[in-house]
Amino acid sequence: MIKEQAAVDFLKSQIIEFPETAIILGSGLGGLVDEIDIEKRIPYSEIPHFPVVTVEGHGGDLIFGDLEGVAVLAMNGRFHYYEGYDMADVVFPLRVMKLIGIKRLVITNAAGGLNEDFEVGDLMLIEDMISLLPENPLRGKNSEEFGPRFPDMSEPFDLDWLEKAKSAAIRLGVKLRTGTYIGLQGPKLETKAEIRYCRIIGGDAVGMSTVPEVIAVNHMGLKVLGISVITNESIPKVAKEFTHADVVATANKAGKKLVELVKNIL
Ligand SMILES: O=P(O)(O)O[C@@H]1C[C@H](O)[C@@H](CO)O1
Ligand SMILES: Nc1nc2[nH]cnc2c(=O)[nH]1
Repeated sequence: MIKEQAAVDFLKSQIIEFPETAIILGSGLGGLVDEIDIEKRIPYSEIPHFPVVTVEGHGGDLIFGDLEGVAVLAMNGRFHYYEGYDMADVVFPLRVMKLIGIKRLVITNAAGGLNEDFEVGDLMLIEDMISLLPENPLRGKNSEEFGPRFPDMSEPFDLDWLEKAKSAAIRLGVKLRTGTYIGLQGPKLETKAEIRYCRIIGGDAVGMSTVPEVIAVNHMGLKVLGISVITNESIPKVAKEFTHADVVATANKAGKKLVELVKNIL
């Protein structure tokens, strides 16, 4: 809490009025920043205790501005557990967001498709999630200021927002899949047997982020919506090696649909 407060104090010295809506931009999805009428861009390196981005395709700044008439905070680049960060670091920005008054959050990510019906470039609305990470951000002494010891996670994603997202997709003619996201530690990709396992337990997409963030914001009572860009097939139909560069390129391309969708939802 002390570290978060130092970051909040710094942000308060930079920003007069904070927005209530935030967006986390996943791998290759920084293009959404171009749609924001930017009022202030603050590099993570200037914010006390903020971690450092180490992944290609992720920016490294907080962007305050206006997206189609809605005041937003965009987190341009996120932190992953596989980078070596503690869970507390991974969700540090979200706790700072709570303290500056963010009420709702759209989380985006790049993910591998498990569902055989999905195609590369599809968007998937995350209706539920499974954590296969080795720990979660609530382990340890509970911070009562943030939320309860045992937060309910039976509806991790806001039902009203899910319905709005589906209607927005119909209005825009954007194909929007729905499904369950499985969060894994990474950074290794899945073996064929792990992919079969993930499918059998109910996953539609796999990735290496989002789950800790959703747990932290559910703990703090923020409303959350999650959207994955399916950047690759977990088991490619035609032999193809996974590269992060392909993930970023596909996310960049599909990001245009995502931007339209997010603007419409907000
Ligand atoms: O931050 P996201 O979940 O979009 O990033 C995904 C998971 C890995 O960081 C990376 C793999 O290419 O993309
Ligand atoms: N674990 C995992 N993360 C990803 N991020 C983007 N694609 C993938 C994938 O296939 N597997």
